[in-house]
Amino acid sequence: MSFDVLTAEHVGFRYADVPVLNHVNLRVESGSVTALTGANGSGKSTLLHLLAGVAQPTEGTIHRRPGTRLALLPQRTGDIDALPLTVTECVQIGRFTLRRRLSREDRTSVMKIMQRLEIAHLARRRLRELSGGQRQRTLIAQALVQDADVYLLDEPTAALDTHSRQQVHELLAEHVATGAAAVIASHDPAETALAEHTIHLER
Ligand SMILES: Nc1ncnc2c1ncn2[C@@H]1O[C@H](COP(=O)(O)OP(=O)(O)OP(=O)(O)O)[C@@H](O)[C@H]1O
Repeated sequence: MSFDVLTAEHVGFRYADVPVLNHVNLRVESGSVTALTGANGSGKSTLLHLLAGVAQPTEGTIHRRPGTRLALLPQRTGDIDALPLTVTECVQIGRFTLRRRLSREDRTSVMKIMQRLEIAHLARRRLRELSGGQRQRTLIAQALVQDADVYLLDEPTAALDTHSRQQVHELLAEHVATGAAAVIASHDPAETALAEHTIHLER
């Protein structure tokens, strides 16, 4: 049985005095995929940040089912390149908690997802030494290795070739089959076709 994990009611957001979102309503159900579409600058990234709690709406409310675990793959991640992280360390961040060290299972999950996304051979490379697609697959691995109830993904596969795109979609489908929800901002009709629901933002 599905249930609401995340809802937005009459949500508005403005950067200083510039309104970006107005009266956005959405309901995200467990085990479902929601696509966020709209032209460049229509507010998709902003809405994902609000849903993730990275920013607060200036109007309306966002409700998260208590205990909901969120995983966010942001679109702009340039700051990460400045850190001297290897690919493995970057993916491991997805399993970090403040409570305990990484377990054997965490390490196995990290290894498995790196193999699935074909970045295992890059394990010791620094992020800044990767191609755009390799780097993106590393960040996707960091997001999808998390045991989340909702995956908020900002144009996850925009920089990827067809094969890698398919791998990401397969991984995502596996998460959704076990009851997780996904909200995906995308300009790719093949990707938005994976979703049961589409929220189209007008500028
Ligand atoms: N930090 C910021 N300060 C001021 N304005 C911002 C900021 N970030 C985004 N904006 C503006 O907010 C609007 C929405 O941006 P947002 O990145 O959410 O759009 P988007 O739909 O994700 O675009 P794209 O398809 O290009 O990724 C744009 O007009 C953008 O210029």
